[in-house]
Amino acid sequence: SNSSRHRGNLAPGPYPFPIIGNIFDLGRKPHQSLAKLSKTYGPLMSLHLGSKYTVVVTSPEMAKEILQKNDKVFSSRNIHVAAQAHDHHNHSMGYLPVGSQWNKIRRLCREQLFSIQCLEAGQGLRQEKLRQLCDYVQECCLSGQVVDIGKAAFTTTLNLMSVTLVSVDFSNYKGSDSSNEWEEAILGVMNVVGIPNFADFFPILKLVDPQGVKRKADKCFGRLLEMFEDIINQRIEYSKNNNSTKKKDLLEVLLDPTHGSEYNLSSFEIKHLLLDLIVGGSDPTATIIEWAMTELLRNPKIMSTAKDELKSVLGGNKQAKESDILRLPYLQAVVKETFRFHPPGPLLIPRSSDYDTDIMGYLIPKNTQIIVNVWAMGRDSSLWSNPDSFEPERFLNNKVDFKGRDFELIPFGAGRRICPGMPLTDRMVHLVLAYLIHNFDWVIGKQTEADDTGEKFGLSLHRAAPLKALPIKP
Ligand code: HEM
Repeated sequence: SNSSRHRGNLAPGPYPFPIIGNIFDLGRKPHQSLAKLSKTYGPLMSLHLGSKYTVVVTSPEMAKEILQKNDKVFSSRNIHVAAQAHDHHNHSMGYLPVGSQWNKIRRLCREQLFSIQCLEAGQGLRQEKLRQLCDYVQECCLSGQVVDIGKAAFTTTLNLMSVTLVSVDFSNYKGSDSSNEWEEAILGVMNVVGIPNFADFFPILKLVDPQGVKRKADKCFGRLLEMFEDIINQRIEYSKNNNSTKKKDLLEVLLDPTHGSEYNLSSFEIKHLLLDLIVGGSDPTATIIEWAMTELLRNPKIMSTAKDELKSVLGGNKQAKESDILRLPYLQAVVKETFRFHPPGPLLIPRSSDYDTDIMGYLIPKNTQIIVNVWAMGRDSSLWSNPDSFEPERFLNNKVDFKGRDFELIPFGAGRRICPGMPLTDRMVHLVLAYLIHNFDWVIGKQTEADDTGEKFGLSLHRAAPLKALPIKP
């Protein structure tokens, strides 16, 4: 509230211009501009983004205060305009406040998707999806065609998700972007959620919608939700006629009157859940694979160390099994180092404070937007030696992991709202990388291609130019 602002001592920050606040400080790469600003103002920094009071967190200590010690206050999401399309924020696991509905959906995902039993049971499916990636890369290898690594990884993870959820492949390796209705609808939602929207910072603009974000969001969310609704209706019809042959996917569990009633989700809620899982899962997983390959191609010595390890552990087997991952510590270190250096969500997903709180002597008022700059923490020289170079070795003989306990490395967030998909991503990323590294030598047209580590800010932090490389048989 306003009166509390006068009482308390707000965190330091740049001087806000009237009305506009610090919005122009953000620029096109907000994670980088914010990293620079917090060097001046410290690990808990105030920004007035239009009328949206925002606190930016840039140290492991502060992140722990916010995401763990005071997680009762800071577990709500900041609700932006695009997320309100079709009332999504009121039904979505990603946006609902912590409470009974959010708990119910999180529990459902924990029990029916990400439990150890579910993950073990899903291994065969992941091997099958990996085989489809293999076929595609083999074919490119034989015909001398480059592979767009991010795109191929996106197809793999998207299909894995879509088959797990509804038993349909949403993507194919060869189709052009526009030929695929699902991909187009999913990318549409991803883009509209990723655009920084001025109306989020100036409530008065919500009606004007100057960039048309609200209009676009209504259209894109509407289309994707409708496509899920069709799938749900088709399944209900199918089940009526095929009582005995049940599909083995999440949708079946949710619609099964004996099982589903435990969670009791309406088909309205189911389509919002499917949207969250599909949109939230595929892109960041593909992004981390693309960045890992980028760094391996830029650092031939690291690539050859990774290849040697795979050769000794997998030998003549082309595909790794999930039980092999434990025996691949160097590959694990490559993945951790990629999460440090290129976190797909550089600013996590903003939270919001539920009431006024004191953090290390500073007042954080109710409804403050909370941003955690994990990108900046990953490049902080007081936390990491040589933070600007890619050195997986730093994670050998070192217990630091990205599971939410070590606050210097939290690409999946932390606390009760940590990314629920982390255990699945963990398996996928190692399997796909192991396959790509173990079976091919990769050649890029120009060395500059791999060295181009320019970033594009959006829902995930992508390479500005996609990584394309030619697979050849070693
Ligand atoms: C490299 C891969 C991924 C990264 C870096 C990532 C990152 C994140 C982050 C930073 C958050 C916010 C956590 C917080 O507020 O503390 C989040 C939430 C979420 N993620 Fe992920 N994620 C990944 C993969 C996945 C996958 C595979 C799925 C689904 C299968 C998924 C589904 C979700 C959902 C539904 C939420 C919202 C949870 C909530 O608000 O309660 N993510 N993710």
